[in-house]
Amino acid sequence: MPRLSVEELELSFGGIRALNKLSFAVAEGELCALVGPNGAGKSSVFNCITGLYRPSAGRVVFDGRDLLRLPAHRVAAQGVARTFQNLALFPRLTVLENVLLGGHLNERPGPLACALHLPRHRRAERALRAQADEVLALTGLESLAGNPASGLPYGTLKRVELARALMSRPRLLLLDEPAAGLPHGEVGELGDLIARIRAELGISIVLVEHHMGMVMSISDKVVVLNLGRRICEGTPEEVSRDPEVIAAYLGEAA
Ligand SMILES: Nc1ncnc2c1ncn2[C@@H]1O[C@H](COP(=O)(O)OP(=O)(O)OP(=O)(O)O)[C@@H](O)[C@H]1O
Repeated sequence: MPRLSVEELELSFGGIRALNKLSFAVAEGELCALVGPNGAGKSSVFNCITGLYRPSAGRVVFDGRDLLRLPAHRVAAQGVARTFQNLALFPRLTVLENVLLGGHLNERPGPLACALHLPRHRRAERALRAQADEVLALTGLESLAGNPASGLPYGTLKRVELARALMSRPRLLLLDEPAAGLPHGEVGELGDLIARIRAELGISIVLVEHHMGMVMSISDKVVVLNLGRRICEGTPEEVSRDPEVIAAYLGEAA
């Protein structure tokens, strides 16, 4: 059984068919890239998986459960984490504090235990801190833990966002154009980090990315969309040889 199965999704905005019977699957521990020209429907797929958009037909099955039956706020609790194209960090908080914010979902001892500083609350805090230390080490941010987020370089903030997403211990990580806006020289480093996260944590990743160098070097599988339809799926080598993919990308900066 695949970890994530997107089945025949249909989504329209007025006369625009954003998703047209779109299907693809992601196995456990697989890194699947979703690529396609602007307006192909990539963000719409993420918005359907996370419950922000409601497709008119189709299913999104994650570990056997249909996510479309859940309200958006319950999707994350199933083990789905997402990063956004635009950074959503708190500039005045430190790197560690920003990262810790991603963890409260799993470790919730209840308001009374928190207010009274009961042992259960202290244990939960210690576990969360230990987890944050692990995540900071994995993302290479240990030495910056005490720095305020404001003023850190953009590439570092992208890593903080990634670290925060990992704090919920997701089984599925959705990355929305993580390399957008990065200086060219830092794209390879970010790609290495994403590949390391997949290898060390064994989580499934769906990567939406225009930077084809990164996509081709770290993905197991590439799903190519155009006008809401899947036009090709295969290994990076297979899709890069496909005539329909080449036609869809003609004139696109790849
Ligand atoms: N909230 C919305 N309201 C109206 N139209 C929308 C909305 N969201 C997406 N669309 C339309 O749906 C289509 C798919 O858009 P989507 O943002 O999913 O594409 P994309 O592949 O993520 O593009 P990009 O690479 O530019 O981010 C486009 O025609 C877009 O204009």
